[in-house]
Amino acid sequence: MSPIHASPSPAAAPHAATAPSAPTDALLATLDAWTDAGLLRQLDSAFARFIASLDPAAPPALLVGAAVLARMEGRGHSCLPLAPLAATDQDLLAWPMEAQAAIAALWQNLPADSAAWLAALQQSPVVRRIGHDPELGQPLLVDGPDTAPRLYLRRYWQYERSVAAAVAARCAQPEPVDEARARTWLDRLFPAAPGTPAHEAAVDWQKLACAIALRGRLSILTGGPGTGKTYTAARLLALMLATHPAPERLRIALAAPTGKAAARLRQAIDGSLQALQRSLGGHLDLAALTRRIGAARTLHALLGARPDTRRFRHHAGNPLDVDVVIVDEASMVHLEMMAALLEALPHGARLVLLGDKDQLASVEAGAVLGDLCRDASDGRYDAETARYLLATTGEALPTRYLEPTDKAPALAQHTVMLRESRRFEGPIGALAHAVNAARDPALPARLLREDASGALHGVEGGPVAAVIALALGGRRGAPACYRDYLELLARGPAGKDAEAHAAWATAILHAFDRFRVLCAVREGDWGMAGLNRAIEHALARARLLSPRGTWYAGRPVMVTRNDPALGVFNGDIGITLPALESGGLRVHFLDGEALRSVAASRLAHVETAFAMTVHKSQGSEFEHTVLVLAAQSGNVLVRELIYTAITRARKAFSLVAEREGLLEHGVLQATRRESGLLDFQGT
Ligand SMILES: Nc1ncnc2c1ncn2[C@@H]1O[C@H](COP(=O)(O)OP(=O)(O)OP(=O)(O)O)[C@@H](O)[C@H]1O
Repeated sequence: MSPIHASPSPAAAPHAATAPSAPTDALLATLDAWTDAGLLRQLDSAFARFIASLDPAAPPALLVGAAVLARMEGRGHSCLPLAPLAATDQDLLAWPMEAQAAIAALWQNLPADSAAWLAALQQSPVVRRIGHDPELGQPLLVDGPDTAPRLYLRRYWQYERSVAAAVAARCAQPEPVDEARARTWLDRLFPAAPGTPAHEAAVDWQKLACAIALRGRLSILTGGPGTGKTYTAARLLALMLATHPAPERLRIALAAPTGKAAARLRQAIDGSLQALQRSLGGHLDLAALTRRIGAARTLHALLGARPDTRRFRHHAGNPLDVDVVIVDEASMVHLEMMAALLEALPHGARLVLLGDKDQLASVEAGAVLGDLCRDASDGRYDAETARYLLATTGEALPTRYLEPTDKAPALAQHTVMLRESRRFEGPIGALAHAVNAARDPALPARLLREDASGALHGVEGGPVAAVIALALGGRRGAPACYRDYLELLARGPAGKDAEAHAAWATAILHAFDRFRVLCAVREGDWGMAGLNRAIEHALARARLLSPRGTWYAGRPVMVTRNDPALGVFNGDIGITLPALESGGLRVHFLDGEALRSVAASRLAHVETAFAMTVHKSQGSEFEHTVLVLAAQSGNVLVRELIYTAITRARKAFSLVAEREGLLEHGVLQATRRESGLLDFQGT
């Protein structure tokens, strides 16, 4: 960051009646200086300039508010609350210590509290106060009560309002359920463990989740890794089939934000339905159900993404042709996508969101699943929900999950949190839990230090070469590394025909997926870019790779932009291999077990994927996961990031941190995403 000096305040600039734009010019110059200093992006100061062009008499508060709002949106917030803005709340604004003098100098001449900010903003015709001003296409909006107003960019206000309205409408009235029939099927689908008297059995949240989802046009099923979200979703589909008046017409769609997550969802659902068929015998034809579920698709593909436009083929005027949509990895769904999904759903269709509310939110603005799951842990079920659950499942909700007042939120009646992990136990589970709970911030580092099982390993205080060593050779207790797939690459296909080539490519992709380096940041030696270069270089030195030019056999890549025409989507990971016939290079991708390839030269938007950001790793799991923490991680290093990285590890987790104490520091920082989603009436 270049040094920033407290520039003359705009209000202090001489006010000449003949040059009314002088204070505005001074303020815009200040915002430009902030951009040069790295406090704002070009986009942010340009937005303030745009607002000034629309309203030459814009008060300073409006221009500063516009620039900060644009910056906030870039950091994933959907709005800017005025109270913390007035108080220069550092947790919210996240500006460095060096900038404090400049901030104080500017803020001295801005309104002192949120009421005064509100009054200043309301003077301008470019700001619409919801509930007061008519709709005139204003680019900025203020919503929320006078005591806690929030400033929005028009687009985000519309998304948020439309998601809130759709959620409220979908939760307003439960759908009618034949409770006796539901009970019969739920008892079949979730038989009590033999020999356990009913009153002693722990609450079967999976069974409750199915009952809840059966009566809702929206349901949310949250839980950590391995808590059985997909297992439950498969049983829910069986339940819907069993209780539907015309089961042969039930149309089901599976989707996820990335292709990989979508493929995993389909595989897990298919596997669960097959196992379930064996236990149900002839009671239900689940094979027919499996055949009728379309391929799991990315949300982009489901909604019909079109090149060069934000609009999808499906929307309110051309809704999806479905009765049930199950979306996995819903924590990655950003506000704009959720708004598009809800808009494209037919009125009577059911939406089931599966996800881990504690994972990182989407890169783009919004933390929709986190917001919607605000009450998931507490339950807050009302008496009617408790009665319905008892009738349909035989389970009595423990009182601590009941709302004692008459203020039970409608959304809570449609939300279930799964609390018991079936797969994710042992040292990795304990580490993830310690990070998430954050009760003892030093505990995660201690667990890494003291683990004797080989599942966990931690190096704090560098060097970066420790990451390279793990990538090349793994470690004791965690042998998976990049050598695995490169040895397969060197061996070549077992035969010359297409089948042998496909088997070889598939084995390479699976082997590559056993290991991954995850980074908190993109830039620098400890970031994704530097580590990709260093790992590529080290693999070449070890003669495991021969990188020549941009494209070479063995180069793993991640797609960074959707290209529906090529069938590749943001986040897809592929490996470059010699083509079967032409001798050229093709990038091979796996969708579940289906292999496909694209000529390398046609892929314009990709980056090397030896190291990737934790954000992009969501929806994937690796046998051995290495998390790299850079000292300069800024406010990216938060608890949710560390938790997400740990829960990507199936058998072994390694941490390499540039500096001692980074892990503890990260555990203490929780993400804060401003949004008004739950403040809109009805949610
Ligand atoms: N009630 C249950 N009885 C037996 N096995 C179960 C039960 N619930 C889940 N499992 C098993 O536990 C494992 C994890 O379940 P599942 O994959 O559904 O979890 P998940 O929450 O979807 O995980 P992730 O977040 O990683 O996608 C699976 O092997 C599943 O078959």
